[in-house]
Amino acid sequence: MAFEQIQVPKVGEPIRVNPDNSLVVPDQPIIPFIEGDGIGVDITPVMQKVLDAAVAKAYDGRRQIAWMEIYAGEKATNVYGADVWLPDETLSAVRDYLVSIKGPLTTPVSGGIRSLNVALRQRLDLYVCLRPVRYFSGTPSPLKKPEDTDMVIFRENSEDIYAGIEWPAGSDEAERLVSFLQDQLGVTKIRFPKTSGVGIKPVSSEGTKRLVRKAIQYAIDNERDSVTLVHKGNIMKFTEGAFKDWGYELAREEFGAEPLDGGPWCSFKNPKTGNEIIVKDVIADAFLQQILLRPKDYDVIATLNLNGDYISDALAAQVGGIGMAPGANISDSVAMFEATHGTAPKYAGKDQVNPSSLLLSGEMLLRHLGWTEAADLVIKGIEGAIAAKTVTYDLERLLEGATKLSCSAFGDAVIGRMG
Ligand SMILES: NC(=O)C1=CN([C@@H]2O[C@H](COP(=O)(O)OP(=O)(O)OC[C@H]3O[C@@H](n4cnc5c(N)ncnc54)[C@H](OP(=O)(O)O)[C@@H]3O)[C@@H](O)[C@H]2O)C=CC1
Ligand SMILES: O=C(O)CCC(=O)C(=O)O
Ligand SMILES: [Mg+2]
Repeated sequence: MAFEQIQVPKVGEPIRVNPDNSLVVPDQPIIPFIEGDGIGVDITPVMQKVLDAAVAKAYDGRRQIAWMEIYAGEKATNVYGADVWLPDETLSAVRDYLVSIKGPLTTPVSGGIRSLNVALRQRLDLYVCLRPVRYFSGTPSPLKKPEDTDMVIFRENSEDIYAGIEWPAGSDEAERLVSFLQDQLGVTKIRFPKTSGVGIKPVSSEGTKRLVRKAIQYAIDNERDSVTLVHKGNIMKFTEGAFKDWGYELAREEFGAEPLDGGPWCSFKNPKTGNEIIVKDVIADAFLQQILLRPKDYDVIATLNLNGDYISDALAAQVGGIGMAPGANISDSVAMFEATHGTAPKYAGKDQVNPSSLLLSGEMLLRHLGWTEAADLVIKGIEGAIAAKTVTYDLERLLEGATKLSCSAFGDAVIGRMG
Protein backbone atom coordinates (compact mmCIF):
# COMPACT_ATOMS: atom_id res chain seq x y z
CA MET A 1 0.00 0.00 0.00
CA ALA A 2 1.53 3.33 -1.06
CA PHE A 3 0.76 6.34 1.11
CA GLU A 4 1.65 10.00 0.74
CA GLN A 5 2.61 10.71 4.36
CA ILE A 6 2.02 7.53 6.33
CA GLN A 7 5.22 5.57 6.96
CA VAL A 8 4.53 1.85 6.88
CA PRO A 9 6.79 0.08 9.42
CA LYS A 10 9.57 -1.95 7.82
CA VAL A 11 8.96 -4.82 10.20
CA GLY A 12 5.43 -6.03 10.73
CA GLU A 13 2.61 -7.40 8.59
CA PRO A 14 -1.00 -6.39 8.08
CA ILE A 15 -3.74 -8.31 9.87
CA ARG A 16 -5.95 -10.22 7.42
CA VAL A 17 -9.60 -11.16 7.62
CA ASN A 18 -11.22 -14.50 6.72
CA PRO A 19 -14.53 -14.66 4.84
CA ASP A 20 -16.29 -15.35 8.17
CA ASN A 21 -14.75 -12.07 9.51
CA SER A 22 -12.38 -13.85 11.90
CA LEU A 23 -8.92 -12.28 11.98
CA VAL A 24 -5.58 -13.73 10.94
CA VAL A 25 -3.15 -11.99 13.28
CA PRO A 26 0.60 -12.22 12.57
CA ASP A 27 3.11 -12.09 15.44
CA GLN A 28 4.03 -8.52 14.46
CA PRO A 29 0.74 -6.95 13.36
CA ILE A 30 0.81 -3.40 11.98
CA ILE A 31 -1.57 -1.33 14.12
CA PRO A 32 -2.40 2.19 12.89
CA PHE A 33 -2.80 4.82 15.60
CA ILE A 34 -4.03 8.42 15.67
CA GLU A 35 -2.31 10.39 18.43
CA GLY A 36 -5.31 12.70 18.92
CA ASP A 37 -5.76 16.35 19.81
CA GLY A 38 -5.48 17.91 23.28
CA ILE A 39 -4.49 15.25 25.80
CA GLY A 40 -3.83 12.79 22.95
CA VAL A 41 -0.19 13.84 23.20
CA ASP A 42 -0.17 12.71 26.85
CA ILE A 43 -2.16 9.49 26.80
CA THR A 44 -1.28 7.94 23.44
CA PRO A 45 2.46 7.36 24.11
CA VAL A 46 1.61 5.95 27.54
CA MET A 47 -0.89 3.56 25.96
CA GLN A 48 1.74 2.40 23.46
CA LYS A 49 4.34 1.88 26.17
CA VAL A 50 1.95 -0.11 28.38
CA LEU A 51 0.71 -2.30 25.52
CA ASP A 52 4.27 -2.93 24.33
CA ALA A 53 5.30 -3.97 27.85
CA ALA A 54 2.29 -6.27 28.24
CA VAL A 55 2.89 -7.95 24.88
CA ALA A 56 6.64 -8.37 25.50
CA LYS A 57 6.01 -9.89 28.92
CA ALA A 58 3.15 -12.15 27.86
CA TYR A 59 4.96 -13.62 24.86
CA ASP A 60 8.66 -13.36 25.83
CA GLY A 61 9.35 -11.08 22.87
CA ARG A 62 7.86 -13.48 20.28
CA ARG A 63 5.10 -11.00 19.54
CA GLN A 64 5.27 -7.25 19.07
CA ILE A 65 2.97 -4.52 17.81
CA ALA A 66 4.34 -2.61 14.79
CA TRP A 67 2.85 0.83 15.37
CA MET A 68 2.01 2.94 12.31
CA GLU A 69 1.10 6.58 12.85
CA ILE A 70 -1.81 7.89 10.81
CA TYR A 71 -3.19 11.40 11.04
CA ALA A 72 -6.45 13.18 11.84
CA GLY A 73 -7.37 16.46 13.51
CA GLU A 74 -4.88 19.22 14.14
CA LYS A 75 -1.85 17.02 13.48
CA ALA A 76 -3.24 16.17 10.02
CA THR A 77 -3.40 19.88 9.17
CA ASN A 78 0.30 20.15 10.09
CA VAL A 79 1.29 17.12 8.03
CA TYR A 80 -1.01 17.50 4.99
CA GLY A 81 -1.73 21.25 4.98
CA ALA A 82 -4.38 23.60 6.31
CA ASP A 83 -7.96 22.31 6.19
CA VAL A 84 -6.97 18.65 5.72
CA TRP A 85 -8.49 17.32 8.94
CA LEU A 86 -9.23 13.77 7.87
CA PRO A 87 -7.04 12.64 4.94
CA ASP A 88 -8.39 9.92 2.67
CA GLU A 89 -5.34 7.79 3.37
CA THR A 90 -6.19 7.78 7.09
CA LEU A 91 -9.57 6.28 6.23
CA SER A 92 -7.89 3.75 3.90
CA ALA A 93 -5.42 2.73 6.61
CA VAL A 94 -8.14 2.21 9.23
CA ARG A 95 -10.16 0.18 6.74
CA ASP A 96 -7.33 -1.87 5.23
CA TYR A 97 -5.35 -2.61 8.41
CA LEU A 98 -8.60 -3.65 10.15
CA VAL A 99 -7.60 -2.90 13.77
CA SER A 100 -6.55 0.58 14.95
CA ILE A 101 -6.65 2.86 17.97
CA LYS A 102 -7.16 6.59 18.26
CA GLY A 103 -6.83 9.42 20.74
CA PRO A 104 -9.63 11.99 21.05
CA LEU A 105 -10.28 14.61 18.38
CA THR A 106 -11.60 18.14 18.96
CA THR A 107 -14.98 19.25 17.63
CA PRO A 108 -15.81 22.94 17.97
CA VAL A 109 -19.29 23.78 19.36
CA SER A 110 -21.74 25.59 17.01
CA GLY A 111 -19.66 26.60 13.94
CA GLY A 112 -16.45 25.13 12.51
CA ILE A 113 -15.73 21.62 11.30
CA ARG A 114 -18.11 18.77 11.99
CA SER A 115 -16.96 15.97 14.28
CA LEU A 116 -14.06 13.98 12.86
CA ASN A 117 -14.92 11.22 15.31
CA VAL A 118 -18.41 10.94 13.87
CA ALA A 119 -17.02 11.23 10.32
CA LEU A 120 -14.66 8.28 10.93
CA ARG A 121 -17.55 6.18 12.25
CA GLN A 122 -19.87 7.15 9.40
CA ARG A 123 -17.43 6.90 6.51
CA LEU A 124 -16.19 3.47 7.60
CA ASP A 125 -19.68 2.42 8.71
CA LEU A 126 -18.40 1.46 12.17
CA TYR A 127 -21.96 0.99 13.29
CA VAL A 128 -21.40 -0.30 16.83
CA CYS A 129 -19.97 1.91 19.55
CA LEU A 130 -19.07 -0.62 22.22
CA ARG A 131 -18.40 0.79 25.68
CA PRO A 132 -18.00 -1.64 28.59
CA VAL A 133 -18.43 -0.11 32.05
CA ARG A 134 -16.92 -2.01 34.98
CA TYR A 135 -15.57 -1.16 38.39
CA PHE A 136 -11.95 -1.50 39.48
CA SER A 137 -11.69 -2.21 43.18
CA GLY A 138 -10.46 0.81 45.15
CA THR A 139 -11.56 3.42 42.59
CA PRO A 140 -13.38 6.35 44.25
CA SER A 141 -17.07 6.50 43.25
CA PRO A 142 -20.15 8.46 44.33
CA LEU A 143 -22.02 5.15 44.77
CA LYS A 144 -22.11 3.04 47.93
CA LYS A 145 -21.73 -0.16 45.91
CA PRO A 146 -20.03 0.80 42.65
CA GLU A 147 -19.18 -2.86 41.99
CA ASP A 148 -22.87 -3.38 41.16
CA THR A 149 -22.38 -1.34 37.97
CA ASP A 150 -21.29 -3.81 35.30
CA MET A 151 -22.80 -2.97 31.94
CA VAL A 152 -21.81 -3.12 28.30
CA ILE A 153 -23.23 -0.37 26.12
CA PHE A 154 -24.00 -1.04 22.46
CA ARG A 155 -24.60 2.43 21.05
CA GLU A 156 -25.87 2.75 17.48
CA ASN A 157 -23.12 4.72 15.77
CA SER A 158 -24.36 5.72 12.32
CA GLU A 159 -27.82 7.29 12.54
CA ASP A 160 -30.05 9.42 14.76
CA ILE A 161 -29.92 13.17 15.28
CA TYR A 162 -26.18 12.59 15.88
CA ALA A 163 -25.63 12.14 12.12
CA GLY A 164 -25.51 15.93 11.95
CA ILE A 165 -28.16 16.49 9.26
CA GLU A 166 -29.19 19.99 10.27
CA TRP A 167 -29.38 23.57 9.03
CA PRO A 168 -28.90 26.85 10.91
CA ALA A 169 -31.75 29.22 11.72
CA GLY A 170 -32.29 31.75 8.94
CA SER A 171 -30.54 29.66 6.24
CA ASP A 172 -32.22 29.14 2.91
CA GLU A 173 -32.24 25.37 3.59
CA ALA A 174 -33.95 25.73 6.98
CA GLU A 175 -36.55 28.08 5.49
CA ARG A 176 -37.25 25.71 2.59
CA LEU A 177 -37.51 22.71 4.90
CA VAL A 178 -39.85 24.51 7.29
CA SER A 179 -42.02 25.65 4.36
CA PHE A 180 -42.10 22.10 3.01
CA LEU A 181 -43.13 20.72 6.40
CA GLN A 182 -45.86 23.34 6.78
CA ASP A 183 -47.16 23.41 3.21
CA GLN A 184 -46.78 19.80 2.12
CA LEU A 185 -47.11 17.86 5.36
CA GLY A 186 -49.46 20.12 7.32
CA VAL A 187 -47.04 20.60 10.21
CA THR A 188 -48.31 23.27 12.60
CA LYS A 189 -46.15 22.57 15.62
CA ILE A 190 -42.99 24.52 14.80
CA ARG A 191 -43.32 27.18 17.46
CA PHE A 192 -40.99 29.82 15.93
CA PRO A 193 -40.68 28.88 12.25
CA LYS A 194 -38.66 31.91 11.13
CA THR A 195 -35.94 31.56 13.76
CA SER A 196 -35.61 27.78 14.11
CA GLY A 197 -32.55 25.75 13.25
CA VAL A 198 -33.74 22.37 12.01
CA GLY A 199 -32.26 18.87 12.45
CA ILE A 200 -33.33 15.49 11.09
CA LYS A 201 -33.39 12.25 13.10
CA PRO A 202 -33.18 9.21 10.81
CA VAL A 203 -33.60 5.82 12.54
CA SER A 204 -33.97 2.76 10.33
CA SER A 205 -34.93 -0.87 10.84
CA GLU A 206 -31.64 -1.99 9.20
CA GLY A 207 -29.56 0.27 11.44
CA THR A 208 -31.44 -0.80 14.55
CA LYS A 209 -31.43 -4.50 13.81
CA ARG A 210 -27.74 -4.79 12.98
CA LEU A 211 -26.93 -3.04 16.28
CA VAL A 212 -29.35 -5.09 18.41
CA ARG A 213 -28.15 -8.28 16.70
CA LYS A 214 -24.59 -7.53 17.87
CA ALA A 215 -25.78 -6.73 21.39
CA ILE A 216 -27.74 -9.99 21.70
CA GLN A 217 -24.89 -12.02 20.20
CA TYR A 218 -22.53 -10.41 22.73
CA ALA A 219 -24.91 -11.44 25.55
CA ILE A 220 -24.85 -15.01 24.24
CA ASP A 221 -21.08 -15.17 23.79
CA ASN A 222 -20.32 -13.58 27.15
CA GLU A 223 -23.05 -15.31 29.14
CA ARG A 224 -24.84 -12.13 30.18
CA ASP A 225 -28.37 -12.17 31.68
CA SER A 226 -30.23 -9.46 29.81
CA VAL A 227 -30.26 -6.99 26.93
CA THR A 228 -32.12 -3.72 27.57
CA LEU A 229 -33.33 -1.48 24.75
CA VAL A 230 -33.07 2.11 26.02
CA HIS A 231 -35.22 4.63 24.13
CA LYS A 232 -37.52 7.64 24.41
CA GLY A 233 -40.22 5.96 22.36
CA ASN A 234 -43.15 7.43 24.27
CA ILE A 235 -42.32 10.84 22.77
CA MET A 236 -40.46 10.04 19.53
CA LYS A 237 -42.68 7.17 18.44
CA PHE A 238 -41.45 6.51 14.92
CA THR A 239 -37.73 6.80 15.66
CA GLU A 240 -37.01 5.80 19.26
CA GLY A 241 -40.27 3.85 19.61
CA ALA A 242 -39.53 2.04 16.37
CA PHE A 243 -36.03 1.22 17.68
CA LYS A 244 -37.69 -0.61 20.58
CA ASP A 245 -40.21 -2.41 18.33
CA TRP A 246 -37.55 -3.47 15.81
CA GLY A 247 -35.30 -4.63 18.63
CA TYR A 248 -38.00 -6.92 20.03
CA GLU A 249 -38.88 -8.10 16.51
CA LEU A 250 -35.27 -9.11 15.91
CA ALA A 251 -35.07 -10.92 19.26
CA ARG A 252 -38.18 -12.93 18.34
CA GLU A 253 -37.35 -13.62 14.70
CA GLU A 254 -33.62 -14.32 14.90
CA PHE A 255 -33.12 -15.59 18.45
CA GLY A 256 -36.48 -17.28 19.02
CA ALA A 257 -37.40 -15.07 21.99
CA GLU A 258 -40.85 -15.72 23.49
CA PRO A 259 -42.97 -13.06 25.24
CA LEU A 260 -42.84 -12.91 29.05
CA ASP A 261 -46.20 -12.34 30.78
CA GLY A 262 -47.78 -11.29 27.48
CA GLY A 263 -44.84 -9.08 26.41
CA PRO A 264 -43.31 -6.81 25.33
CA TRP A 265 -40.41 -8.21 27.41
CA CYS A 266 -39.30 -11.53 26.05
CA SER A 267 -36.66 -14.18 26.68
CA PHE A 268 -34.81 -17.05 25.06
CA LYS A 269 -32.35 -19.70 26.16
CA ASN A 270 -28.68 -19.01 25.54
CA PRO A 271 -27.83 -21.70 22.94
CA LYS A 272 -24.37 -22.08 24.49
CA THR A 273 -25.37 -22.49 28.14
CA GLY A 274 -29.13 -23.03 28.29
CA ASN A 275 -29.47 -20.05 30.64
CA GLU A 276 -32.25 -17.55 30.09
CA ILE A 277 -31.47 -14.20 28.46
CA ILE A 278 -34.16 -11.54 28.93
CA VAL A 279 -34.72 -8.85 26.32
CA LYS A 280 -36.45 -5.84 27.87
CA ASP A 281 -36.81 -2.11 27.36
CA VAL A 282 -36.85 1.03 29.45
CA ILE A 283 -37.51 4.68 28.73
CA ALA A 284 -34.28 6.69 28.77
CA ASP A 285 -35.08 9.14 31.59
CA ALA A 286 -36.25 6.36 33.91
CA PHE A 287 -33.12 4.41 32.98
CA LEU A 288 -30.88 7.28 34.05
CA GLN A 289 -32.30 7.23 37.56
CA GLN A 290 -32.41 3.45 37.80
CA ILE A 291 -28.73 3.01 36.93
CA LEU A 292 -27.98 4.94 40.12
CA LEU A 293 -30.59 3.24 42.29
CA ARG A 294 -30.58 -0.33 40.90
CA PRO A 295 -27.59 -0.81 38.60
CA LYS A 296 -27.75 -4.58 39.09
CA ASP A 297 -30.95 -4.66 37.00
CA TYR A 298 -28.98 -3.82 33.87
CA ASP A 299 -26.41 -5.75 31.91
CA VAL A 300 -26.06 -5.35 28.12
CA ILE A 301 -27.56 -2.07 26.88
CA ALA A 302 -28.63 -1.41 23.27
CA THR A 303 -29.51 2.18 22.50
CA LEU A 304 -29.58 4.95 19.93
CA ASN A 305 -26.68 7.22 19.14
CA LEU A 306 -27.42 10.30 21.27
CA ASN A 307 -28.78 8.34 24.23
CA GLY A 308 -25.64 6.19 24.09
CA ASP A 309 -23.43 9.26 24.24
CA TYR A 310 -25.11 10.56 27.40
CA ILE A 311 -25.40 7.13 29.01
CA SER A 312 -21.68 6.42 28.43
CA ASP A 313 -20.50 9.40 30.47
CA ALA A 314 -23.18 8.92 33.15
CA LEU A 315 -22.22 5.28 33.69
CA ALA A 316 -18.51 6.11 33.59
CA ALA A 317 -19.07 8.53 36.48
CA GLN A 318 -20.46 5.67 38.58
CA VAL A 319 -17.23 3.70 38.34
CA GLY A 320 -14.64 6.47 38.65
CA GLY A 321 -15.21 8.94 35.82
CA ILE A 322 -14.41 9.24 32.16
CA GLY A 323 -10.72 8.81 32.87
CA MET A 324 -11.62 5.11 33.26
CA ALA A 325 -13.99 4.56 30.32
CA PRO A 326 -12.82 2.60 27.25
CA GLY A 327 -14.53 1.94 23.94
CA ALA A 328 -14.45 0.72 20.37
CA ASN A 329 -16.13 1.54 17.07
CA ILE A 330 -16.80 -1.64 15.18
CA SER A 331 -18.17 -2.88 11.85
CA ASP A 332 -18.32 -6.50 10.78
CA SER A 333 -14.61 -6.53 9.97
CA VAL A 334 -13.01 -3.23 11.09
CA ALA A 335 -12.43 -2.15 14.71
CA MET A 336 -11.16 1.25 15.82
CA PHE A 337 -10.60 1.56 19.55
CA GLU A 338 -10.91 4.87 21.41
CA ALA A 339 -11.54 6.30 24.87
CA THR A 340 -15.01 7.57 25.77
CA HIS A 341 -13.71 11.00 26.82
CA GLY A 342 -12.62 13.92 24.68
CA THR A 343 -9.54 16.12 24.35
CA ALA A 344 -9.82 17.77 27.81
CA PRO A 345 -8.04 20.87 26.40
CA LYS A 346 -7.14 22.46 29.72
CA TYR A 347 -4.88 19.49 30.52
CA ALA A 348 -3.30 19.16 27.07
CA GLY A 349 0.46 18.52 27.18
CA LYS A 350 0.61 18.72 30.99
CA ASP A 351 1.19 15.01 31.64
CA GLN A 352 -1.58 14.99 34.24
CA VAL A 353 -4.64 13.12 33.00
CA ASN A 354 -5.62 9.53 33.59
CA PRO A 355 -4.54 7.35 30.65
CA SER A 356 -6.70 4.42 31.85
CA SER A 357 -9.51 4.98 29.33
CA LEU A 358 -7.08 4.59 26.47
CA LEU A 359 -5.16 1.81 28.27
CA LEU A 360 -8.41 -0.10 28.66
CA SER A 361 -9.29 0.61 25.01
CA GLY A 362 -5.89 -0.90 24.21
CA GLU A 363 -6.76 -3.84 26.44
CA MET A 364 -9.93 -4.35 24.36
CA LEU A 365 -7.77 -4.19 21.23
CA LEU A 366 -5.44 -6.92 22.53
CA ARG A 367 -8.43 -9.12 23.40
CA HIS A 368 -9.86 -8.46 19.92
CA LEU A 369 -6.58 -9.80 18.47
CA GLY A 370 -6.91 -12.89 20.63
CA TRP A 371 -3.90 -11.80 22.71
CA THR A 372 -5.71 -12.47 25.97
CA GLU A 373 -2.56 -13.04 28.04
CA ALA A 374 -1.33 -9.53 27.22
CA ALA A 375 -4.80 -8.06 27.79
CA ASP A 376 -4.95 -9.74 31.20
CA LEU A 377 -1.61 -8.14 32.11
CA VAL A 378 -2.97 -4.66 31.34
CA ILE A 379 -5.91 -5.33 33.66
CA LYS A 380 -3.59 -6.73 36.34
CA GLY A 381 -1.37 -3.64 36.09
CA ILE A 382 -4.27 -1.18 36.38
CA GLU A 383 -5.82 -3.14 39.26
CA GLY A 384 -2.46 -3.18 41.03
CA ALA A 385 -1.77 0.53 40.59
CA ILE A 386 -5.23 1.49 41.86
CA ALA A 387 -5.06 -0.95 44.78
CA ALA A 388 -1.72 0.66 45.78
CA LYS A 389 -3.46 4.07 45.63
CA THR A 390 -0.92 5.34 43.11
CA VAL A 391 -3.25 7.19 40.76
CA THR A 392 -3.66 10.30 38.61
CA TYR A 393 -5.21 13.56 39.85
CA ASP A 394 -8.82 12.64 39.00
CA LEU A 395 -8.84 9.67 41.37
CA GLU A 396 -6.38 11.11 43.88
CA ARG A 397 -8.64 14.10 44.64
CA LEU A 398 -11.36 11.69 45.80
CA LEU A 399 -9.21 9.03 47.42
CA GLU A 400 -7.93 9.51 50.93
CA GLY A 401 -4.27 8.62 51.40
CA ALA A 402 -3.56 8.32 47.70
CA THR A 403 -0.32 9.30 45.95
CA LYS A 404 -0.80 11.55 42.94
CA LEU A 405 1.07 10.40 39.84
CA SER A 406 1.52 12.06 36.48
CA CYS A 407 0.00 10.44 33.41
CA SER A 408 3.32 8.92 32.36
CA ALA A 409 4.24 7.83 35.91
CA PHE A 410 0.87 6.09 36.19
CA GLY A 411 1.71 4.21 32.99
CA ASP A 412 4.99 3.11 34.56
CA ALA A 413 3.15 2.07 37.73
CA VAL A 414 0.82 -0.08 35.64
CA ILE A 415 3.80 -1.73 33.95
CA GLY A 416 5.44 -2.23 37.35
CA ARG A 417 2.32 -4.02 38.66
CA MET A 418 2.10 -6.50 35.79
CA GLY A 419 4.13 -8.88 37.95
N1 LIG B 1 -14.25 10.51 20.78
C1 LIG B 1 -13.72 11.70 20.89
O1 LIG B 1 -12.67 11.98 20.32
C2 LIG B 1 -14.41 12.71 21.72
C3 LIG B 1 -14.11 14.04 21.50
N2 LIG B 1 -14.70 14.99 22.27
C4 LIG B 1 -14.28 16.38 22.03
O2 LIG B 1 -13.36 16.78 23.05
C5 LIG B 1 -13.43 18.18 23.26
C6 LIG B 1 -13.52 18.51 24.75
O3 LIG B 1 -14.78 18.03 25.21
P1 LIG B 1 -15.28 18.15 26.71
O4 LIG B 1 -16.74 18.31 26.66
O5 LIG B 1 -14.44 19.12 27.46
O6 LIG B 1 -15.09 16.69 27.32
P2 LIG B 1 -13.77 15.90 27.75
O7 LIG B 1 -14.16 14.48 27.86
O8 LIG B 1 -12.64 16.21 26.84
O9 LIG B 1 -13.39 16.50 29.18
C7 LIG B 1 -14.32 16.83 30.17
C8 LIG B 1 -13.73 16.63 31.54
O10 LIG B 1 -13.64 15.23 31.79
C9 LIG B 1 -12.49 14.94 32.57
N3 LIG B 1 -11.58 14.10 31.76
C10 LIG B 1 -11.58 13.87 30.44
N4 LIG B 1 -10.62 13.02 30.10
C11 LIG B 1 -9.98 12.70 31.23
C12 LIG B 1 -8.86 11.86 31.54
N5 LIG B 1 -8.23 11.16 30.61
N6 LIG B 1 -8.47 11.79 32.82
C13 LIG B 1 -9.08 12.47 33.79
N7 LIG B 1 -10.14 13.28 33.56
C14 LIG B 1 -10.58 13.39 32.29
C15 LIG B 1 -11.89 16.27 32.92
O11 LIG B 1 -12.57 16.67 34.11
P3 LIG B 1 -12.02 17.64 35.26
O12 LIG B 1 -12.00 19.01 34.63
O13 LIG B 1 -13.03 17.49 36.33
O14 LIG B 1 -10.67 17.19 35.67
C16 LIG B 1 -12.30 17.13 31.74
O15 LIG B 1 -12.27 18.50 32.00
C17 LIG B 1 -14.62 18.67 22.43
O16 LIG B 1 -14.11 19.25 21.26
C18 LIG B 1 -15.40 17.42 22.14
O17 LIG B 1 -16.14 17.53 20.97
C19 LIG B 1 -15.54 14.68 23.31
C20 LIG B 1 -15.86 13.38 23.55
C21 LIG B 1 -15.36 12.29 22.76
O1 LIG C 1 -17.11 13.77 18.28
C1 LIG C 1 -17.12 14.46 19.28
O2 LIG C 1 -16.51 15.53 19.34
C2 LIG C 1 -17.85 14.00 20.50
C3 LIG C 1 -18.18 12.54 20.46
C4 LIG C 1 -18.60 12.01 21.75
O3 LIG C 1 -18.86 12.68 22.73
C5 LIG C 1 -18.70 10.55 21.88
O4 LIG C 1 -18.67 9.84 20.88
O5 LIG C 1 -18.85 10.08 23.02
MG1 LIG D 1 -19.44 11.52 24.45
